[in-house]
Amino acid sequence: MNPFRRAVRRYRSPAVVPLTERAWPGRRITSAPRWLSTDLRDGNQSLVNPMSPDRKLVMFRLLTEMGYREIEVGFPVASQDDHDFLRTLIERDLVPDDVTISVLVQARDDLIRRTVESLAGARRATVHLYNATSPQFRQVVFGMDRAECKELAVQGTRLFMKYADRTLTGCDLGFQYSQELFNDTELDFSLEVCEAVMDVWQPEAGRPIILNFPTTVERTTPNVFADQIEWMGRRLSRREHLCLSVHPHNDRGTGVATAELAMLAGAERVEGCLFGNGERAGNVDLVTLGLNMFSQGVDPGVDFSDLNRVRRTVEHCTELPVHPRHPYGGDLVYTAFSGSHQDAIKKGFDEQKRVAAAAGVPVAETRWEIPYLPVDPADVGRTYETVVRINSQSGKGGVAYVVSSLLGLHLPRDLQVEFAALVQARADAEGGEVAPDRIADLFRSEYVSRPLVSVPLPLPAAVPAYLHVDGAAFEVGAARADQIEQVRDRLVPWGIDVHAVHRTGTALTGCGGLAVYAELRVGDQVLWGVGVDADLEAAVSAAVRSAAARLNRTTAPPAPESLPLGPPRLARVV
Ligand SMILES: CC(=O)SCCNC(=O)CCNC(=O)[C@H](O)C(C)(C)COP(=O)(O)OP(=O)(O)OC[C@H]1O[C@@H](n2cnc3c(N)ncnc32)[C@H](O)[C@@H]1OP(=O)(O)O
Ligand SMILES: CC(C)C(=O)C(=O)O
Repeated sequence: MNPFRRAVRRYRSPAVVPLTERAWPGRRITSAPRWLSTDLRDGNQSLVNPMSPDRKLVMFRLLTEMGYREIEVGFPVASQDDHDFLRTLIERDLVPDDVTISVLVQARDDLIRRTVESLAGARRATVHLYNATSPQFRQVVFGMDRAECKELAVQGTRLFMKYADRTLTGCDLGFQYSQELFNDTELDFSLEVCEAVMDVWQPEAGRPIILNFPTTVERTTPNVFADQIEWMGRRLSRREHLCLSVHPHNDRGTGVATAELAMLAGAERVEGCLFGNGERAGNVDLVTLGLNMFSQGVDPGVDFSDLNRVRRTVEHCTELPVHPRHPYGGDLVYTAFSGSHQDAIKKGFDEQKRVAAAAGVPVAETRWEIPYLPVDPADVGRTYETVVRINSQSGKGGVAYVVSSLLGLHLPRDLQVEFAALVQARADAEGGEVAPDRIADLFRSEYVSRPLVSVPLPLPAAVPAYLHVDGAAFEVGAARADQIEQVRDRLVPWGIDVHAVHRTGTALTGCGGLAVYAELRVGDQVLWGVGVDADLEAAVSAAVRSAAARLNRTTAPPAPESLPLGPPRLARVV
């Protein structure tokens, strides 16, 4: 047997949580939890180069500016840098009034004493005590039975209280207890240890406790963790004085789902890191969690409006790149390369404009319903420039989107088809992406520049032509009938008989005037031309000459009498 397939026997599926009539599957997330950023602790302890105090300060400032109000700033007894950073925050009074810092410590006497001492002078802080409780850790790491493991937590809590009484009298001091490996611990034992810790701390009004439940190493589908949280939440005593917190990791790639299902199951507080930095496959990603809420109309209570800055700062502090596909923040997550996606996005934007105009409100106030884009890039500080990028997988919708964004020209559908074929040929020939400015250049050189110089028309005399001043007949002639007459007259010497004029449309801005699209049909050949001018007549002339010039270029000009002519059509003045 293949060794990999044989190896699967070494792994086990998790035990089922004994929970009936679970409530969480029927709930929705309707408000943000309390967030704790552990970027400076769990995030920091996983880095190749832990952050220096300077970098920690940059990260700390970012977190407070974004709106995080609980920040785990380090493990003060782990390193001089962690200790010094904490002291800097306290001594330079850098912690905003509404922010609570917290520090982590193991349940070891000397470490607890030094941790408490390192908080001297703090106005408000939380000490976060932990010990591992899973059977494996009890047996292999600590060599303890259940009672001894529980005693470690209880004794750690007593020591913390003893040292805090001595050292931190002026501090508004909170207490958090975590069971490392909670998700691998027998639920009845977890409950027993939490109750024993609470018996020591005695939570009451004004003296709450945070009980924090990690998936230290994520091992199960998120529903199992949700069951574990709901099971605990139903049984823990002193519920009104405790905050039920979760600390998901991402080993199976489901940290976000784990946090979200845990919230449904009763978690009131979530610990994580920006962009999912953290041990192994990371802590749960606070950016994704926050913006998942945002995208469902729930205020995350944290500001992601300049996500590029957040990303740059995190990359600077952690020295780790954010993946281009990272939800919400990655370089490519608002970009469609493939044709059908681009087509739908373009139609979505067109519809959005229509809806906004009909309602008489700015586009930014309409409901966000653009295909393939879960949030408006502008809401997180991104631009629309990269929403559509063109390569060999792209189609007419995408090409039209780029032309409209860069040149302000809204191409008629058939012209989109024609130009997209030219772009596709370029992409096939050169491989890779065709950059927007090259698309604009190609468009100009193909349709706009050349026709502006006079070219001989290969058209025979007296060919009937149709001039569509946009598509719909209901406004025929209307306001610009006089100009259309002038156009008609002007075209006669060219051998083009305009005998149908349709007009709708609005004048374009951004392209230097009116845009006219001329569709010239010569036999089975269809050629488009584009003219832009402040003057309608001049624009139409330019469009006609543009199309004719292209006919001139793409085929050797045949003798007029040999041309298999159908009626040339000049399409759309907008
Ligand atoms: C899941 C998490 O993220 S937990 C946080 C983990 N973060 C870190 O460990 C980063 C900071 N840690 C450190 O810098 C160091 O581990 C220190 C300074 C805290 C301690 O260093 P050292 O004293 O050299 O010990 P070391 O790290 O090897 O600790 C292991 C010892 O601590 C014990 N231990 C581990 N965790 C705990 C705990 N939560 N409570 C009590 N004892 C613990 C182990 O059983 C082991 O004991 P032993 O030496 O009797 O076998
Ligand atoms: C200390 C705890 C909260 C932890 O980091 C973990 O178990 O992952």
